[in-house]
Amino acid sequence: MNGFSKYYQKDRQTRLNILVEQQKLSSAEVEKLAQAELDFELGDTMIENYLTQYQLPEGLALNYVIDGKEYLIPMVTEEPSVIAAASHGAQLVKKSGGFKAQVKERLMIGQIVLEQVSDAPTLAKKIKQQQDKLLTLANEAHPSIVSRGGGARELNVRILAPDMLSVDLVVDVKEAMGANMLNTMLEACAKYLEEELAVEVLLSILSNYATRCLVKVTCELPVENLTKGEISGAKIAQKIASASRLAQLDPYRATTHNKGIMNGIDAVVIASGNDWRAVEAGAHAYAARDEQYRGLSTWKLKGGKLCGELELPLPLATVGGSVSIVPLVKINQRLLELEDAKELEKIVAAVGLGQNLAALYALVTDGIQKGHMKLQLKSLAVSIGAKPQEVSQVVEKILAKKARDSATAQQILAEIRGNK
Ligand SMILES: CC(C)(COP(=O)([O-])OP(=O)([O-])OC[C@H]1O[C@@H](n2cnc3c(N)ncnc32)[C@H](O)[C@@H]1OP(=O)([O-])[O-])[C@@H](O)C(=O)NCCC(=O)NCCSC(=O)C[C@@](C)(O)CC(=O)[O-]
Ligand SMILES: NC(=O)C1=CN([C@@H]2O[C@H](COP(=O)(O)OP(=O)(O)OC[C@H]3O[C@@H](n4cnc5c(N)ncnc54)[C@H](OP(=O)(O)O)[C@@H]3O)[C@@H](O)[C@H]2O)C=CC1
Repeated sequence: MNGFSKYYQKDRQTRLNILVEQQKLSSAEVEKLAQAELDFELGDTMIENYLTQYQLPEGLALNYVIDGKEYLIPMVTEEPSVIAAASHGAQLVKKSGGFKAQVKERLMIGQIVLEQVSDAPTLAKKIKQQQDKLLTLANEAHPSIVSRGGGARELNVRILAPDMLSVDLVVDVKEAMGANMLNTMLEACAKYLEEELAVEVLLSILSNYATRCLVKVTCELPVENLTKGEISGAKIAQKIASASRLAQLDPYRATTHNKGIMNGIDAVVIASGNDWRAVEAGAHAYAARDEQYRGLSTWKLKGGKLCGELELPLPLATVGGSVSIVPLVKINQRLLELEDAKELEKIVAAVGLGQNLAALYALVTDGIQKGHMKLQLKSLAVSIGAKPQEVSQVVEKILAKKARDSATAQQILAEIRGNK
């Protein structure tokens, strides 16, 4: 595109000017972009071709009791009703004693993939025999993680095809997510393999399928705690268990079920400064681990209790990446009263399960529209130009009319303004 050559080498003001010169935006629009900025130096250091800082709202989820500790949980999301639902799910669980969470190990896996292999089983054996040497090389490539008590722990070889194998390095990354440190270690080992064994390296990179970094969260709710008005808790529990079964049977439903879980997970992952694409990729791969994509959580009825369970990979960090540089992340860590990355994983998983419970509870009782749309209507009111002081009036009138389209909303706004 004309005018955008070496855009990244220009300063920010020049980049903005080019948008006006090329008639992509008006001066007023460019001014708005610049005004949205909070911290030029931070933004310009974090990404490339920087223009401004795009903002998302942050709110607090309440009622989370995990292993006996109550948390205030910052969530960053653009979607109405997510935080209300997260708090609602957690409230139901809190009444029944809270969530229990478990992190068995916190190891990351990286791959060196070899191609054009002629005798894969023999090569796999040869590489496995060099495990100690390769672990030492990996640790020498990133010695600071060893002094922090972490480092390379295992080396495994998987034959992917007769001519392709994956050398998997398993690393204790301590409080980091570990992508960069692992990639450094992998490239050092790959170089050694190329030189010593004359193999053809295809690529070396961390795997986002973090199956050695799993967190499990559970909860048990006596069915009577689920009662809603005239509908018995037993009936609601039975329907939630059926909805869970459905998400194990049908990938169309499983995807939506998991989207509901990720509503909560992503929001806390973003608030904690972590890489949500990594978490999303790992979570969905885990959902398909036994060759059919399934719901990540299950809800089962056992002895008068509704028992929920969610297990997924959550490679989260309390240091490194943007965690260490975004000031709001530090504040969010303080709100969470966070001790370490394992605790963060437990919190995020609990929010996933709480969020899921609230969505299923709504789906099998009132339906999603009642609670969700009530909160979504605020966005509709803003989108048709309602001022902050007009929003609640517009929402009330839309609810009364039971017509949720923008034309009706505009008509209502005009009526409100006409009445003044
Ligand atoms: C929206 C609610 C919570 C209303 O539910 P309700 O029963 O009307 O709520 P309530 O007035 O009885 O309040 C219960 C608790 O919810 C919280 N709460 C209630 N309202 C608010 C609010 N305004 N702001 C903050 N928190 C709120 C709050 O903790 C409150 O307790 P209290 O403090 O009053 O003792 C409920 O209908 C719900 O949980 N719905 C699910 C909404 C949802 O999942 N939204 C995500 C978007 S839909 C989607 O993307 C996913 C989905 C649904 O497709 C996934 C799937 O299919 O599985
Ligand atoms: N496929 C993927 O998901 C990929 C992701 N990424 C990105 O990589 C980033 C994450 O990589 P990561 O290596 O974690 O981040 P960093 O490169 O920021 O490294 C983390 C650093 O934090 C320091 N540190 C301080 N205290 C501790 C502690 N207690 N435990 C561990 N480390 C500590 C260490 O450096 P020192 O010891 O020297 O102080 C460590 O190297 C994210 O931004 C991610 O988006 C990058 C490539 C691929």
